Amino acid sequence: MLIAPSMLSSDFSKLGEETARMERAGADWIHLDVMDAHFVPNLTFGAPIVGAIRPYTKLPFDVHLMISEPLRYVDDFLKAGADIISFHLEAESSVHETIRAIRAGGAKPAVALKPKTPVEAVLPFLDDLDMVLVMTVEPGFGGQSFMAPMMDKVRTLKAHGAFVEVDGGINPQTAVAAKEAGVDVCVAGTSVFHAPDAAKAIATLREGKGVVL
Ligand SMILES: O=C(CO)[C@H](O)[C@H](O)COP(=O)(O)O
Ligand SMILES: [Fe+2]
Repeated sequence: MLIAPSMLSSDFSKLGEETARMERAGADWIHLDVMDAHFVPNLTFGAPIVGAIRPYTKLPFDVHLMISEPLRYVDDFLKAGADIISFHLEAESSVHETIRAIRAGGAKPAVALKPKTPVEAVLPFLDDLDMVLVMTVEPGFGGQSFMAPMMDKVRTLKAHGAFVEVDGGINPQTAVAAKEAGVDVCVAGTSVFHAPDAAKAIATLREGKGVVL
């Protein structure tokens, strides 16, 4: 599995350095959670911050848009250096138009699903997508508990040949369930940034074999 540390759990006073630290620790992608205090009840950062930390690493930027009107801001995130852009199926923008705008700008489009959204809702778009992001917590905050029933969605998506990322509550134990379900990319905030050794935490997640508690 690829591991994408979520900067939501990093020290925001030194985002650049924290990004470089994740690259040194063996991260595959950098996950950036954009929240607008409207689509979700929390507010984080926008494209100017993403652009400011872009020079600190060569790793792909995996931008997770938790905003009501993703299409309106796609160009800003493309200019800021996003490589993969996930937007929510439950947002207000046209799914087809948003996918088109992301791809036209040279990035990879992905659709994210909230826990209550049935997996069937994304199936009509799979041919146009590079990835599906299955939320394993309610979007909005880090540090929540993993929802194991979401692995049924992952299994359905894998049966359809999709590339699947999971986000929320991933730790060495829950990564075992993710790996068993066939997940391709795990996002992890708390379990990587709060670990005494980030490199060890990332390696353990990637292996998906858990740890003896
Ligand atoms: O999208 C998110 C929240 O909406 C975050 O990416 C996610 O919560 C990661 O944090 P943690 O690993 O601590 O659950
Ligand atoms: Fe996220």
